[in-house]
Amino acid sequence: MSAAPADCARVTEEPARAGDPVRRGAASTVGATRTGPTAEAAGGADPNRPAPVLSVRGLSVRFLLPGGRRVDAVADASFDVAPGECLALIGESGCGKSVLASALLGLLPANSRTAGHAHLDDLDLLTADEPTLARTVRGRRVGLVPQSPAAHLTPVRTIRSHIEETVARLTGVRGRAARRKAAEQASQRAEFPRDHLDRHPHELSGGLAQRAATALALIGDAPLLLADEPTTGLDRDLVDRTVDELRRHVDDGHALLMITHDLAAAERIADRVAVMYAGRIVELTDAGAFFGSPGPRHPYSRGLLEALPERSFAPVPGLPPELGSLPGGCAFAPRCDRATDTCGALPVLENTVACHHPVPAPAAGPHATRTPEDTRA
Ligand SMILES: Nc1ncnc2c1ncn2[C@@H]1O[C@H](COP(=O)(O)OP(=O)(O)OP(=O)(O)O)[C@@H](O)[C@H]1O
Repeated sequence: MSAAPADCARVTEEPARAGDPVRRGAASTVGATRTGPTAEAAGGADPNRPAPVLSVRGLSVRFLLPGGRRVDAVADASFDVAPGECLALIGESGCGKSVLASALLGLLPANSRTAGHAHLDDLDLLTADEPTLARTVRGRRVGLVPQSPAAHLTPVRTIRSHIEETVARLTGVRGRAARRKAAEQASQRAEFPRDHLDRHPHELSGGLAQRAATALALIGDAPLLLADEPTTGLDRDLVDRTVDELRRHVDDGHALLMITHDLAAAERIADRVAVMYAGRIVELTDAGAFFGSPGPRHPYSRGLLEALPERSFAPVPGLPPELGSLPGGCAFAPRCDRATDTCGALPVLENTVACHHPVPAPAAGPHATRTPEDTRA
């Protein structure tokens, strides 16, 4: 996710109407040709889950480029994150994960247009003004572990200074000694070594900068934590410890939206998984079902899991499409061995998967009913 440069402007247009996936644009096609209810938007969510902290509906982000070109980086994304829950957002590089996070925090550049809704409790993050986002959202209501932590740290200030300033700004801790103690506690929590607190950002390894960013993100005790690749640059042992600390944070009742390439980390921490491909959420399901049984239903999700070293280690064949020139219909079809002519129509996320030919779920028992789709196994 990019930093929030001082000159970064955000353009958010009037709220979308039902059935209108775009706020502005001649072709009215942010979000492409067809939108439909997601499981959550359609009311398919578990009624026993607590009310979401974050509720995203039909979120689309388009970048307008010179020469009239455009890039639909996020298209019609809908999901919830509830207190005490971690949703892992996974997908190949460039599929739109960080743009989605930037949209939620009002950190998109001026050449972007958004559509849809993203409610943080009762506040629509897409229409909130910059002073509200700066004063009450970023840090206070949403903690952020940014993708490139070093870029978010001020080069001339030590890590201690960053942490103490954040403690002073976001907590009621007053007095130098108390602030110093709170800062050391915050750094310990993210396993940032105490004897590195007086170092400057450029003196830190990527892993240490990552730990400093996690320490800073947890200080405000925000109800929602948005962590964009929080384990990048950490060795496996520290990945596990960081993930366990984030999980404790979730178990304390916070909501976590974690963007990650690291499926092992996602498996360790997530309650639910959203898989993104070419700007769209193509699967949204329970982590237990995804990593265990029945496994992913979308052929792309299945390919991501199969690419893990402990599985077949075979990458998904082909390359992701350019978001500026997506094929019509299912964007994964050119790479998919299950594709048919039907895939020329855009599949809608229904139940847990947006696919015309999802991978069949294994039969639950000797009398389990098989759908016609299951016979394609
Ligand atoms: N300012 C911009 N102008 C035009 N296109 C942009 C801009 N920022 C991002 N994009 C496009 O949005 C796409 C999605 O980028 P994003 O950073 O969200 O990917 P990602 O899934 O987070 O990848 P990674 O895991 O590598 O960070 C990129 O492929 C890029 O083409």
